[in-house]
Amino acid sequence: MSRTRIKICGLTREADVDAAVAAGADAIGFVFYAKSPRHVTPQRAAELARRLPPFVTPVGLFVNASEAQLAEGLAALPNMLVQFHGDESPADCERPGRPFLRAARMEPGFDLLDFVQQYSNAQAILLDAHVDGYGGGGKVFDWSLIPRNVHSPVVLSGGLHAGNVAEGILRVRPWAVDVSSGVEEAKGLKDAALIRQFCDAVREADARIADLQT
Ligand SMILES: O=C(O)c1ccccc1N[C@@H]1O[C@H](COP(=O)(O)O)[C@@H](O)[C@H]1O
Repeated sequence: MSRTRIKICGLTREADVDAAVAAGADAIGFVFYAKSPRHVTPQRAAELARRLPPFVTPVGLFVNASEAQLAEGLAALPNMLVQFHGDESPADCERPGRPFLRAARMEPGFDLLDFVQQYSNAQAILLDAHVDGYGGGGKVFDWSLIPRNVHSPVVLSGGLHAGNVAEGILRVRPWAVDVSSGVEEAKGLKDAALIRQFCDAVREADARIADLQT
């Protein structure tokens, strides 16, 4: 049975990291964007990441960071995957020489196939709604904007929660899903029950896909 990977983003507290791991998250995200209510310092992220067991990946989210900010984050978390969520060019994303995800801000008229070609060195393209503040807005975009022939692993995000993630997986068949607002009690504060329900809904969608394939 194929498994949709799960990233829980915007963690700021030990208990939330533990809840994500216990629910079966594959990756957890730390937001290094000062304007975000979920912002953590690299030192705080490193402290939180020490709780992760093997095979759960820390992801560092950056928005138009300076080279110094990027270097500080990368030094604090040497094994992290980088998520570029701003206006970074392909060269900006490739310069640090680290595996990276590139966020695409989906809206009508956006040429995703061209974007995927430009960022061909990304490990995956993360699809998010086009929102003010770059992301974390809890807004779902129109999934019919995603062309069928995207030749890159896709991470579906933007306004996902336990009530809509299964439909997103069945329609888009992404490599992974990413959630922040949909598992929160308040911005930056996760809710363990919502995380658990989200992960369970992903597993149920995977089981439905397996049924469809037999
Ligand atoms: O979480 C934030 O505050 C944030 C700020 C700037 C850019 C991206 C951000 N979060 C990412 O946005 C998407 C969608 O989040 P949501 O589930 O709709 O709240 C997700 O990839 C977060 O990692």
